[in-house]
Order: sequence, then C-alpha cells, then structure tokens
Amino acid sequence: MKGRILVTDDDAAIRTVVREALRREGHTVEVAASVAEQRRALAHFRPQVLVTDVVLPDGNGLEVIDEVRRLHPNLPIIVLSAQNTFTTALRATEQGAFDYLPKPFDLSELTRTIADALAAATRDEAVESDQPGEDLPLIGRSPPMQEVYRTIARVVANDLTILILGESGTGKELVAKAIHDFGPRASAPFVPINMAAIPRDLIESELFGHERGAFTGAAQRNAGRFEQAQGGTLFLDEIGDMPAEAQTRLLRVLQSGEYTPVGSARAIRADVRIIAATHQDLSRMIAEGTFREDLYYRLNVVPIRLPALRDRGDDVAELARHFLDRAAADGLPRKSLDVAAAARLTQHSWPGNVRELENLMRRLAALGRDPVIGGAQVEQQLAGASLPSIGLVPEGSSLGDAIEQQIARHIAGYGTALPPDGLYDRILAEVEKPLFKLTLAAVRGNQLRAAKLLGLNRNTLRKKLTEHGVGPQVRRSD
Ligand SMILES: Nc1ncnc2c1ncn2[C@@H]1O[C@H](COP(=O)(O)OP(=O)(O)OP(=O)(O)O)[C@@H](O)[C@H]1O
Repeated sequence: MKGRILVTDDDAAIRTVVREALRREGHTVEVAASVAEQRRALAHFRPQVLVTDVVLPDGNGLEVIDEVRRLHPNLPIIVLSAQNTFTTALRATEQGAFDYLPKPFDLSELTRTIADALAAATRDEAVESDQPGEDLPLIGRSPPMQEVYRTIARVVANDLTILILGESGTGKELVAKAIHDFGPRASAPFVPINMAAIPRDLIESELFGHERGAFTGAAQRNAGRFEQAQGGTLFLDEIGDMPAEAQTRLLRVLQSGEYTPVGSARAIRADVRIIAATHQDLSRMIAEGTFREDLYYRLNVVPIRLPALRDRGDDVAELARHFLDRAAADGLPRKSLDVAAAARLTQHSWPGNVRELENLMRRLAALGRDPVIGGAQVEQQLAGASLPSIGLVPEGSSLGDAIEQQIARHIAGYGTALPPDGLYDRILAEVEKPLFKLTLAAVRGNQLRAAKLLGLNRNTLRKKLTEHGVGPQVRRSD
C-alpha cells in the first residue's frame, strides 16, 4: 500500500536517506527539519503517516505528539529516537505513538512499520465511514437549527454551491464540515481557507497554486487549495474579505469550472464542491461596491443562515452541557449544571455566539471545586465576562475576532515576502505573554492562583513564565 508520508528529522542525512528509501517503495514523501516545519507540512501535505525524531531544534517531538493527535486523531505516528531509553519508548507509546524505533534503525524495518501504519489508518477510516451520524457534530434542536438541518439534508448528496451566513462563532465551519462529511465527497479532503488571514498578494497563489518562478520567491511549484481539495470540498471562509482581483478570478473559475495556477498557461478542471461563509452583510458590500454582485449570485445558490445564540432558546443549555463534557474530555474537572444555572444561561441575552458560550463553560469547569455549577456562579461569570471590554476589543466583536484581526494585519505586514520560519511559535508567544502578565497582575503575582485561574498546571506555568521572561519581574505586592 502506498501513501503520503511526512518525515521530521533535524539531521539532513537521515531525511535524505529515509526520503529516498520511501520514494523507492512508491510513497509520496515530504520532509521537515523542525517542529515548525512539521506543523506547516501537516496542514498542507496532509500525510497519512508521520515519522518523527524526538530531539528537534525548536522542540521535543514527543511533546508535540499530543497536539498532533488532537488535530489529526487518525494519523499514525512513528517515533525515531537516539535516546533509546525505556522512558522515551514508554512515553511515545503512552502518548499514542503507533510505534517506536530506536536509532540507528534498519530501513527495511522502517518501511515495514510504515506499511503496517498505513494499513491500520485505512482500517480506522473504513470503520469511521461505516458509521456516519455516530458522532453528529451539531448540537441543538431549536426551530432555527431544525431549519438549518433540513437545508443540510437537502444539499449533502449534490454539489450545489452553499453560502453560509452568520455571526462569528455561530458554527459556520462546523456546518461546512458536516455537509462534506455526510456527503459523497467525504473520503476526499475538506480544505478550509480563511480569506481574512492571508495577505492580499498571496491569495491567488494560495487558491490556485503557482508554478516555479511565477514570482520572486516562488522557488518551487506549489499546489493551491483548489488542487489540494480536488475531489473534495473547498471552504472559502470570510469570503467578504476577498480582494477585488481575486473575486474576479474566482468568478471565472466558478463560471468555467477550470482554474489556472499563477504563472501557468494550462487550465485545470476543478472537481471541487465550494462552500463559502461570511459574517459580513454582503448586500451592503455590493451596494458599496466592495463585493461583486455576479460572484454573490454564483455563491448564493443555497444560502444557510445560522441563528445567533440568543435566538436558540433551549439549545443554550444543551450546548453548555456539551461543552462541559468536552472540557472534561480535555482533562478539566467534570462538572454539571443545576436547574438554576441552566435557566440563567438560557435567559441571558447573548450578545455573542457559541464560541463565547464555549469559553464561559471552560472557565466554569476550571474554576471552583463544586462539581455542580449553580445559578449564582453563572451570574458571577456572566457579569465578569462583560468586564474585559476596556477598549481593547471593539464593541460587538469577540476577543477571538480582535486577535484574528491583529494576526491578519501582522501576516499582511510581510507583503509579498513569505513569513519567516517559526510564525506559529512567534504569534503564540505574543498572545501568551500578555495573558500571563495580566493574569499575574490580577492575582498580585501569586503563581498558584494564576495557574488555577488559567487552568494550567503550576509547573507548566512556571516553565512558560521563564520562557517568556515574565516571572522574575513580577513580585507579590502584598
Ligand atoms: N451547533 C453546534 N454544536 C456544537 N458546537 C458548536 C455548534 N456551533 C458552534 N459550535 C462550536 O463553536 C465554536 C465556533 O464554531 P465555528 O468555528 O464553526 O464558527 P464560525 O462561525 O465558523 O466562526 P468564525 O466566523 O469566527 O470563523 C467551535 O468550537 C464549534 O465546535
């Protein structure tokens, strides 16, 4: 069985030897030299097996297994290590690695293990696709959601273009994924692309790909999202943020069913279902001349309007319980809601969305010892939740929106040059540092309370404070 294999090792010689050996076996192989490169390759290359070294220049392969498994639960991971200790082997297995090979390893043993991993992954996929509906992703039975389900049911089996409208965090991506997962394209990729998160100049090459040398910095041919989604579904998120030129090109693709990579003369037939989404008012944008009316009509073949949380009545309590279960599955204390708490959540005139409710439930799961959450506790958190609007976050948008805008601006700042390596770590550090600083200030430097408030293990917090150089500057003031 042949497959897509990602090999992460900081040793260039090992990367080359393994890559060549696997290619000879007929596999498609990509290599990464660091955790950051591995993250990027996981997103773009979508491997079926990951082979990773433990000691990497920017992190520990074992420590990222957790993250990889959360994002790609069915991806088998084979760990290579020169450390060869029982602890490494044990930790690799404990963290869910498929197998562990001590270095130096025998190439034929590695190829055998990869074949087993591919067979196991295919088996898992088959079991999963045999049971659609087992893990129905959308929660809620309110009348507006029933309407949404009816529309989804009508469109899953065909290829009609869908436009999902709704405030930020109302579940647009979840709906798009459900349409894909329950339809005939489920075994092909679901590829999301967020128009607001990509620098304007790069949108066309991200969407349609580019040939080698198509522009400065295009050192090699790159597959665009249309190509990656071939046979599957392309989810164009925040379509209202698409620049005018890209709108024109997308329109042409939708009209002709073909796209042309940047710098190429050859048109390729697009076998892709398109689902677009936006929280913006496209009719207003059309009136203002910032969104093409003809593109709007092409996309809006079947509109799905997602209700805001405040219009979803009893769904609120059901969603709240679902998020408490999810928090428990993530290792937070298991908690339940009493009647008063459920009623209080339902009555709340939610200004925000499902994501806000999810955050609130995680906070309630992490705070306090009582396993039953009461009305007063909800009241207190709801009152506290409106506090952070100290001018940092524009009214009516969530903290997530504000961060998204900042990141989009940051990325756009690179212009046509590709962002340097390590963007993920750099942005996370930018977010983590003020979070730790402000939390410590709020609890007057008490690390134990800060750890509790953040829902982090104390040692983890301490490690992070040292990493960010936050710890020593903050002293208890009482
Ligand atoms: N009906 C639902 N059932 C369960 N979870 C939901 C539901 N709707 C939304 N969520 C959860 O709320 C969060 C936000 O959903 P999602 O990312 O799909 O929203 P979105 O509208 O695409 O947001 P944005 O516009 O900010 O990209 C996710 O964690 C999602 O799992």
